[in-house]
Amino acid sequence: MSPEPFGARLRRAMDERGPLCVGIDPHASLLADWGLSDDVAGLERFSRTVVEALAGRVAVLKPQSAFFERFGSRGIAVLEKSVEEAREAGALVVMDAKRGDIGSTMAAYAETFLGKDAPLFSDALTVSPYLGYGSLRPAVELARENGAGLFVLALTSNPEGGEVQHAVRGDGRTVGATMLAHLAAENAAQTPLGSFGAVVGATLGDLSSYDLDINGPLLAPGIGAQGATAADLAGVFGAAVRNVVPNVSRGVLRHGPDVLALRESADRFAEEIRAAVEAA
Ligand SMILES: O=c1ccn([C@@H]2O[C@H](COP(=O)(O)O)[C@@H](O)[C@H]2O)c(=O)[nH]1
Repeated sequence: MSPEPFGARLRRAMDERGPLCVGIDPHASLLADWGLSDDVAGLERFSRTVVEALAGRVAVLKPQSAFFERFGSRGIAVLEKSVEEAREAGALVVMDAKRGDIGSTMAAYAETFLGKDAPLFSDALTVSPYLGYGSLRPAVELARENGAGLFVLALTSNPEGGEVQHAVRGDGRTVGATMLAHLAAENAAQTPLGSFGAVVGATLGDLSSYDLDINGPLLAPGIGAQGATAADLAGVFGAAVRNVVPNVSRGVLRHGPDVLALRESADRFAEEIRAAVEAA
């Protein structure tokens, strides 16, 4: 029997738990604020605490791979364990590794994060399409096969992204709009939600010139530390707001290491997001 697609699993999780995605971003400064050492033991304690606090509560956890990779193989081992424990506790895991390469190498990245028996198997992976959307094909195919998903960087939350993503192509469309169109094609006829999402920053203001109706999830980083708020979501995403998965990392994590304080912070963001979506 083929596995249930990521889009269907995500829709259910969003309906049951609300759409909030909390990042697991063990910045060196956060480890220090939490009274932890900037080493593998500190990394492990940090990740364990976030998983214990939130994996049974929020729809999605998003480990930022860079903060684990910086400790080498032992950091990757912590990442593997965090993914496994988060999934066991009921959260969907979006691995934020932003991989992108020529197709033959992309196939190996896909095996790493989306291969059925891979130690880092995640429910979805962030990918960069800037070697050409077609270079992502091996990841799209493996994700489909294994009931996983992708989040493609379309309109990123950082101010530098616009020089690439807002650039206008020969056909008059922007690069970002072209990525959204590829995703809409990928998700055509998928119910209740396609598995191929876009990363679209919550920081970007009015996006009404973009067609965000891709029948897939829109992962929206930028709330909290980058300055966007839950109240901005309706203005940024318009009618697509129902498919938005808002991400907050430092905005929640700064309340650790106390498990209850982390939960209270996530609950506050979740409530603000619920109210904003309902009012839209
Ligand atoms: O456009 C993007 C894509 C990914 N990110 C990632 O999301 C989190 C945001 O962290 P905050 O602490 O809430 O700012 C982080 O892991 C980024 O690498 C993004 O911010 N923007």
